[in-house]
Amino acid sequence: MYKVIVTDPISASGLKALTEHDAFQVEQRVGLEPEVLAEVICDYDALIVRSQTQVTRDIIQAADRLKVIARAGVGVDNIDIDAATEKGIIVINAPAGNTIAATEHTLAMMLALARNIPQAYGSLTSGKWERKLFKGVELYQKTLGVVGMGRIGTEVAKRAKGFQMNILGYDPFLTEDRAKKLGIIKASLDEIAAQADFITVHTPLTPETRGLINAEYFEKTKKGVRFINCARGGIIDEQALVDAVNSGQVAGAAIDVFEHEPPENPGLTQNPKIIVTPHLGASTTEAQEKVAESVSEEIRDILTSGSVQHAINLPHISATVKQKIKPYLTLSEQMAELLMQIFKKAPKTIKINYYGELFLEDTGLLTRQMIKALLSYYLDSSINIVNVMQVLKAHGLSYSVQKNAAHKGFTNFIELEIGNGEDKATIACTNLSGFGGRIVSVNGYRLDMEPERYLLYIDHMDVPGMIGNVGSVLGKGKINIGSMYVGRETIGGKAVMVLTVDKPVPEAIRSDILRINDLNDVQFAEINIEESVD
Ligand SMILES: NC(=O)C1=CN([C@@H]2O[C@H](COP(=O)(O)OP(=O)(O)OC[C@H]3O[C@@H](n4cnc5c(N)ncnc54)[C@H](O)[C@@H]3O)[C@@H](O)[C@H]2O)C=CC1
Ligand SMILES: O=C(O)CCC(=O)C(=O)O
Repeated sequence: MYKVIVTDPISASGLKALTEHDAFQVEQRVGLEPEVLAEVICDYDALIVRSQTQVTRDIIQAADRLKVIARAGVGVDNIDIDAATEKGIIVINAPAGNTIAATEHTLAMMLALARNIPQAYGSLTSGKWERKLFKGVELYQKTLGVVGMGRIGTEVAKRAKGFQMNILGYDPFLTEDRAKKLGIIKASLDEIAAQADFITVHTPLTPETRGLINAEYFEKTKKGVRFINCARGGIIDEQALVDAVNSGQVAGAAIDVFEHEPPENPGLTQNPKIIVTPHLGASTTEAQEKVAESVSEEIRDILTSGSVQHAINLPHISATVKQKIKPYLTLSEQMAELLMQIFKKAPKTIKINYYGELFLEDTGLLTRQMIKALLSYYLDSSINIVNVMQVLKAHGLSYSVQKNAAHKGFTNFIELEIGNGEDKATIACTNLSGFGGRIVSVNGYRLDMEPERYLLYIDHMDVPGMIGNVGSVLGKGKINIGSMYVGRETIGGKAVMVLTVDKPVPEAIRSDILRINDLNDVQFAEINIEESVD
């Protein structure tokens, strides 16, 4: 039974994928104090939050059973991603579920700001009739600067065009071509400052975007510009905004998100020219249903089949790429497990070569699978594909990946080499269409081996009677041989034999095999034959 804890208000109907699944038990414990969450988190496999719960390093360190932290929304700045990654916990979000809600809120804020609607409402409901005081401005033919042309920025731009605004878009990833297709103008931040009547920000909060709009920027803007922030508090420097509004440089602002929530700056929240909402961008029935559905379906898939779609701390791999690399996911891991059990020394260097059609693919997941298998041999079993690169770095190890379009005799071919400065070992695999995965070379010897759970790797000289001698020792030990693969350098030269056996080979039998004349080394290996990540 997987236990899931929900600590922020989440649409109950959106959680059906978990609440109606026999393998899951969902507990809604909204508003837990951080110390209490840190105490109870060790009982859960998954945690679902919105933006209120701060998922700190302390909480994550106490989360020994946790496999997934899910953000029912976009921004993950309330989650310590580094701490989660180090602990091997996948962090996911629901990137698209609240796009429309946040877009519409931005437009609502822009219109309310232009027409002083909140101020007028407050005045009228307090018994006044102040028509002159609340004269507004039109959006028609005004210039809107959109900073951050991702999902929400793009949708805002499309809708603002409906008001016949001229749109300037700034985003490091915005191309001329895309801007043209959207009917907007690609601009720099300074061009937006010089031309825009309204500026709306839609970036994540990162070290680069914190204070992106600051006192210096306000000096460059047109006098009387209006700002909207429905993205993240801190992208616009709050105190600098208050000062710019008070000086008249900025005519007004509409703010949904704050550096601290609830906000602590009365200059911002009680300013007649600044309208505010309490982080309502995503608060629609539809958006909350969609984000809850998205994260609960993904938690179900991750925990039951290992399939991940919206991980923040894993490389993104599209469904098409996943399909192409799927035959290699388990195979590459098995090959790395076998190599470590043959090499039996901590690797200092790791080289991975991808050949053939894999040249064109995103092989990041395969690389992680192999490195995870190599490191797990010596390090503890908490290494997984989420934290593997951190563990590698923490041990001062590095790896290199090369890709080559050459086919090496197979449509696709993966070669793994590990070394410790003195010795090295290599292994390679391919997937034969219709026949499945094969290990096709070990330490340079050609083989055609189907991976099996129990294996014996024997390094020997190619002399008559070798196979019989090994077979007879195994026979005496009542160990059945399933199949045998032999590769040799030259007739009578060095050779390797890999046997698949039906059960583990005890150390005593391994020692007996080692006593056979002309036999250099023998290693027993056990590899995982379960399908790994889907
Ligand atoms: N108020 C609310 O309730 C909600 C707020 N949000 C917030 O809205 C923001 C945008 O969300 P999405 O559009 O879904 O994200 P997104 O990831 O689709 O788009 C963000 C865009 O910002 C761009 N960007 C990053 N650094 C930049 C920089 N220095 N200058 C200019 N552009 C930069 C990226 O290239 C990307 O295109 C996020 O901060 C998210 O957390 C999202 C939903 C609801
Ligand atoms: O869950 C919420 O209400 C906040 C949504 C949000 O800010 C986000 O998705 O980034």
